[in-house]
Amino acid sequence: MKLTRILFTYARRIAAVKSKKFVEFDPVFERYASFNPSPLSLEKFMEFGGSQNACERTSFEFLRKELPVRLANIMKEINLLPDNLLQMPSVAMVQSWYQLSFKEILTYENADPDDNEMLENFTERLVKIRNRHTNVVETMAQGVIELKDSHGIDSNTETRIQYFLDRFYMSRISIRMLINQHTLLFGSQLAQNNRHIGCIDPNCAVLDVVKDSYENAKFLCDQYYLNAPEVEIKTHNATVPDQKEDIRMVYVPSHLYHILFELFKNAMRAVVEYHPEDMELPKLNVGITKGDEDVTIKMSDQGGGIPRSKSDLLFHYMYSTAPQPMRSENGSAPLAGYGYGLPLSRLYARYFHGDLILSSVEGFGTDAFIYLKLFPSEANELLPVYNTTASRMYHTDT
Ligand SMILES: O=C(O)CCCOc1c(F)cc(-c2c(C(=O)NCc3ccc(C(=O)O)cc3)noc2-c2cc(Cl)c(O)cc2O)cc1F
Repeated sequence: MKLTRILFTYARRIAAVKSKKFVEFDPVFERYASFNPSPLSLEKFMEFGGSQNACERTSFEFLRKELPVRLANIMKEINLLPDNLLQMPSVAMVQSWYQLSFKEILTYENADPDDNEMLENFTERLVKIRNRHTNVVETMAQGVIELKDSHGIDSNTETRIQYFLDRFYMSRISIRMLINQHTLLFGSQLAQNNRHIGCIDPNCAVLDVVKDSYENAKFLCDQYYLNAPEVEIKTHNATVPDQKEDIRMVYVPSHLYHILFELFKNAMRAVVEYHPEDMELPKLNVGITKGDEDVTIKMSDQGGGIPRSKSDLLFHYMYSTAPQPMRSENGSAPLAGYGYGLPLSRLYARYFHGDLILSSVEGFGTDAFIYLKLFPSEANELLPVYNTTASRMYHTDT
């Protein structure tokens, strides 16, 4: 019996190496993949970095376990992708980046947390890992295009790829959040805004981020279409109606900016293309409301809307009504990219248990709602967990 088991395991290892899943049968990898990721709330992130002498040792001891757990959990799902996708050069490259980064972090598994030189080296290693993974989104998108061009993608495969990419990019957002917090708090970079805790602004002025993202989207729109809609922004503090102060909350400004910039680009594109002859375009309306639980940002446009039958497609990777992006004669970039903007924006909104919802009226225009958790204690990371339910999603022939 023992010999049979040895031969079987050996055969599985050979098969795994051939299918580039060799890391799958590494007992250390399996151990880390067996742990569930530990979600942190914005409140917890602030505790990590809030005290005057934020504790680098505590952060290191958390990350040297949590980062390989999160990497291993999503690597288990990468390993479950269809072989013809895994064999695409770009996907194989992304998989190799994850395997290398997983192994590099494991070298700190038994390091001495009181060794300051080691702590410095760990932070530098995190920067190198973050840089290695900079182009993961584009590279995965290229891998899907390679599969579409070489094998075609049926609806069943598309559904699995959509399921995987939502989880894969959410995992990536969370891993980069952990790395950014540690490197900003303890790295050698110049101290950023001293009010911020890492990339978190404890008093994020929502109106400022709305204005900033609008101006930048308008600049691109003007460049490409030589026209852009104006905007009217209203704020409403439902908890303290007479309060004239800005609506502020604990949030990651760069995440909110990413969401708003994408929505403004889409709204502007729809309005300009729906009113091709009008120099006077209907303005965009933005409402910022602070309630008892939520901060809600509503963006309304009169861009003609999109049929209900098509609106879900906007959240599909690689869907876009725009032809593949081309630069105009003056080299200005189109507002439309490869269609990843909206699905990624929804992931950023959902990352701290918020959401992004579209409500379109065909023939008139579209309302986009960004829901954010007001209380940092409720703004918990939403993390994909590798388990039998997830695994089944990659096997069912629906
Ligand atoms: O490619 C990228 O990266 C950006 C990807 C995204 O590119 C789009 C884009 F910016 C704007 C629209 C669009 C249209 C449209 O285009 N309506 C015309 C049509 C009518 C019928 C059909 C149809 O039958 O299929 C499709 C479109 N109407 O409302 C919106 C609209 C969409 C969003 Cl997400 C938003 O926040 C605000 C909006 O006003 C669609 C996009 F897809």
